[in-house]
Amino acid sequence: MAKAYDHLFKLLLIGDSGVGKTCLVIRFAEDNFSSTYISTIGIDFKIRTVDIDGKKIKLQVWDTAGQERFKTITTAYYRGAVGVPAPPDPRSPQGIVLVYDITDEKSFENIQNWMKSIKEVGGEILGNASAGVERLLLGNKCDMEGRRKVQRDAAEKLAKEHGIRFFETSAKSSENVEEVRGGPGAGGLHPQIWGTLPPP
Ligand SMILES: Nc1nc2c(ncn2[C@@H]2O[C@H](COP(=O)(O)OP(=O)(O)OP(=O)(O)O)[C@@H](O)[C@H]2O)c(=O)[nH]1
Repeated sequence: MAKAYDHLFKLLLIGDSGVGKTCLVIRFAEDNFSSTYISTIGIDFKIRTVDIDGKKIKLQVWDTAGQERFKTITTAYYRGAVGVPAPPDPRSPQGIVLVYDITDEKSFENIQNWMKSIKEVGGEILGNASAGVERLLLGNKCDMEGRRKVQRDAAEKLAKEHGIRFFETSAKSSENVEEVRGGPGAGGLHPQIWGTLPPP
């Protein structure tokens, strides 16, 4: 039987409750948006297969609950998955996307805590924070410019300090969603997908 895909690429989205992680996952996977808010319970995932250079790349996007009461479940998930050295363990997310809401200062302050929790979990396993795991910082809901509380340069500074890339996105208007998914050179996720592909 023909293989359904050539490569599997896993992404894990973390961030406070309500910042738009589920909406981003739906936008990535189904190119759709809903304004109804149903809080994620525990963990959920969506799959999308993209075609890059004739290769089928299966993107498995894991959406975690931001609510504190689910923290044990979500942490337990990436405890078993973060920091597995290359070649990546099949359970390992190869990318962690940290999401905050540009209209919610607290969600931005908490990014530091989310970063810390990745480090703690990764550190326990490897002694090295996020080895083998690519991270990306997203400031979501950038369609709500009038209600902005988090300035772009503050987020750029934070991303620089942690050596990770940063985008402002909108799951609602799709702004920068393609850039995040982007092609080679776009600075988004695909370069890592490209990085996992064997040379032609
Ligand atoms: N204006 C605007 N609203 C958004 C955007 N993304 C999400 N929302 C809204 O924000 C609310 C929360 O979105 P979710 O995607 O469910 O948030 P979440 O981060 O998955 O929340 P938890 O599951 O509780 O962790 C919903 O009402 C969405 O419609 C966006 O880019 N722009």
